[in-house]
Amino acid sequence: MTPAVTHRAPGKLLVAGEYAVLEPGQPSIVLAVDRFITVEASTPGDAQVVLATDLLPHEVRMFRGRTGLGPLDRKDTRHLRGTLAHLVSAVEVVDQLRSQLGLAPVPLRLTVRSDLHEQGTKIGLGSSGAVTVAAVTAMTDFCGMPMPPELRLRLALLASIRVDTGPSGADLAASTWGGWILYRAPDRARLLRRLRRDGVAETLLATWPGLTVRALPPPNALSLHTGWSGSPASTSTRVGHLSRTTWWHSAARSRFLTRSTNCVSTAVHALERDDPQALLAAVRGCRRLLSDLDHEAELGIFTAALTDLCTAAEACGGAGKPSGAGGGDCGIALLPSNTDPRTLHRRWAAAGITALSLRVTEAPRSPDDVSAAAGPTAAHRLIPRTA
Ligand SMILES: Nc1ncnc2c1ncn2[C@@H]1O[C@H](COP(=O)(O)OP(=O)(O)O)[C@@H](O)[C@H]1O
Ligand SMILES: C[C@@](O)(CCOP(=O)(O)OP(=O)(O)O)CC(=O)O
Repeated sequence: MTPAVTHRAPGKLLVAGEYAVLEPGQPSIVLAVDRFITVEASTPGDAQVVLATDLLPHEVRMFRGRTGLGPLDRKDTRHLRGTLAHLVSAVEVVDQLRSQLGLAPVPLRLTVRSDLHEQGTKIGLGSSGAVTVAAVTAMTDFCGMPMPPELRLRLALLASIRVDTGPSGADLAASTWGGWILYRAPDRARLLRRLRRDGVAETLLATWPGLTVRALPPPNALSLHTGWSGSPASTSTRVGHLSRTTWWHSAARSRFLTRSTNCVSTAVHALERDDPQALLAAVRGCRRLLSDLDHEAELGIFTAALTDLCTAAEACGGAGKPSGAGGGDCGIALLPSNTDPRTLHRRWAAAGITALSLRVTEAPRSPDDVSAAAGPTAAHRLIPRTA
C-alpha cells in the first residue's frame, strides 16, 4: 500500500491591492500566516475516492464517472457543489492530468483538518485557497508525481477557476510559497476556456499572461497584528456585486486601478528599502483607497468593527486596513516594533475585535525560489517518478 502523505498549507492576509488584483496583471501584496489547512492523502477503503473534512459530520464516498466524481450516496450530491467543491475540483484536475499523461487514476482518500475556522466559522484567512493548495500538493506527492511550486500553483489555479473564475488566486500564491509575496493574476476566464479546449496538461505548460509571483523581504522594524471582526463575510457576494455596478464600467474604475498600482509600488519599494515609515504611509494609502471604493461602489467593505480596527492602529502610531474584501472577516495593523502592542489590543477588545496570534510563515529561501514563469521548460518535471 502506498504510504500516506500529509501536506499543510498556510492561510493568508492581504496587505495591498485587493479588488484591483481581480484585474489580470494588477499587483497585490499578500502574506502567509501560521494557521494551516492540513490534508492527508491515503489509500481509501472500498470506494474509489473518499473525502473527509472537519466541515462535514461524515465522510463522502465517491465514484469516478466519465465527467468527473459522483457521490455513491445521492444524499451527498449537494456537498459536491458546496463544501466539497474545491476538493472535488482538485481531485478532478489531477485525475485529468494523469489521464492525459496515460496514467491510471489512483484510489484516494483525502482527510482535511482546518485551523482557518473558529467553531466551523471561517475567519477570512483564505480557507478555499489553502485547502486547494494542500490537496493538490498532498495528492501529487501521493501519486508519485511531486511538482515544483510553480506547477502546484498552476494546478491549484486550474482547480480554483473550475469552481469560480472570480477569485484572483492571491491566496493560492501565499499558500504555495509562504512569506511576503507580490502577486499578479492571470486572466482566469481565458484560462478556463483554454482548459476546456486543450485539457489540463497543455494548459498547465502554456504561458499565462499576467501571472507574476515574486518573494518580498519582510519589514524588520514593524510588527504585524491581525484583528478578527467576529463576523464572517462573503467575498464572492461583494466581488459579484462590484462587477454589476455602474462603477465597474466607469472611468472611476481605471482611476482606482492606477491608484492601487501606485499604493502597491510604494509598499514594494518600502519593503525593498526596509523603510518602515514609507510602508506605514503606503498601508494608510491602501485604507483610504478602499474607503473611497466603498463610498463610490457601496460595497459595505468598512463595517463598524473594521473602521475601529483601522482607527485604533493609526492612533497607536501605526497603520491598519481590512484584509481582503471586507464586510467582516479580518483586518491587519502594522506598528513600529518599539511600540507596545497591548494598547492596540486593548482598543480592539473594547471595539469587540479579537487579536489573533499569528506570525508570518517562513519565506522562500531566496527570491529566485519563487517564479511563476514556468512554461514548457517545466514539462519534464511532469513525468511521474513511478511512470
Ligand atoms: N476545511 C475545509 N475542507 C474542505 N473544503 C474547504 C475547507 N475550508 C474551505 N473549504 C472550501 O472553501 C470554501 C470557502 O471559501 P470562502 O468562502 O472563499 O472562504 P475563505 O474566505 O476562507 O477562502 C468552502 O465552501 C469549501 O469549498
Ligand atoms: C477582493 C479580493 O481581491 C480579495 C479577497 O480577499 P479575501 O481575503 O476577502 O478572500 P477570501 O479568501 O475568499 O476570504 C478578491 C480576490 O483577490 O480574489
